[in-house]
Amino acid sequence: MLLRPPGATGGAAEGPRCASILPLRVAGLRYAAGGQKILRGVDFTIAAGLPTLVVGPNGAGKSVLLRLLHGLLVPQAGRVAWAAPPEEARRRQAMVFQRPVMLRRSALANVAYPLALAGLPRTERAARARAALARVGLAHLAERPARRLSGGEQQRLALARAAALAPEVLFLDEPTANLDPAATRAVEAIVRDIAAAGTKVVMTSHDLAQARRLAGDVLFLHRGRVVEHAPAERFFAAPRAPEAAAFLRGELLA
Ligand SMILES: Nc1ncnc2c1ncn2[C@@H]1O[C@H](COP(=O)(O)OP(=O)(O)OP(=O)(O)O)[C@@H](O)[C@H]1O
Repeated sequence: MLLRPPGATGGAAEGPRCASILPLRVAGLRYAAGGQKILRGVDFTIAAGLPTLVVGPNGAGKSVLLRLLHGLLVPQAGRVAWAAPPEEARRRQAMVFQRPVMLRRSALANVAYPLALAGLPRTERAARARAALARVGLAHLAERPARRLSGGEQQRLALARAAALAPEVLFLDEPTANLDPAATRAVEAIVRDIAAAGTKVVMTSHDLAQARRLAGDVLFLHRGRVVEHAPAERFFAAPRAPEAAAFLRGELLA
């Protein structure tokens, strides 16, 4: 069963439930497509805590990495190992894309639909969906067709839809890539709120200022390899990899 706060344990009727699906251990991950080696042997561990920001130049492999972690792509080699059985890990994670796809329904229905799929009783769905909309500042637009919302509003709606499921891990792929500064700030505030409520956020960004604002740790990706994985403060103050230092100076573009 879904929809418990992260870290809560399962009831007797549901059988044993792992306390956490984290840490996530990634080892020897390789992925190629279209004749191109996109990830070339990636190893790291992601633990619970503040957001992990996956940063790196365009084409480094950030989006592909997130899709592999979430199970949307299958690697040619290597492992994505959760601290829970795969099916349980899958149910306790969610992902929001750069351009979220909205159902041709109201904002409220878009949030309620996955709650129905997750088995939440009908009586609880609307209340939970409304609470999720309120949390992202969209309560007043609950009845508006989702596809008529602005880009920033749709991104907030996508975050509400994911957060309503109370995932233990939330993958966000460049959630502010198409947004103006005000909408970006609003999304960042929501990401902070989601993280503060106990969800582990793993997010790609090419915006270093944003990474500084949000990250607990940074995974720096370059040409399909994790060149550096470090606590954010240390990464930004004194990057160890020459490629990371060049990227922070604005010199490394691909
Ligand atoms: N299905 C695919 N077939 C062929 N090449 C692909 C495929 N998916 C991704 N790539 C290539 O893999 C590389 C990494 O793509 P990815 O989208 O992960 O980069 P990124 O780091 O997220 O970049 P950006 O910051 O520009 O979004 C790019 O060169 C991209 O063109």
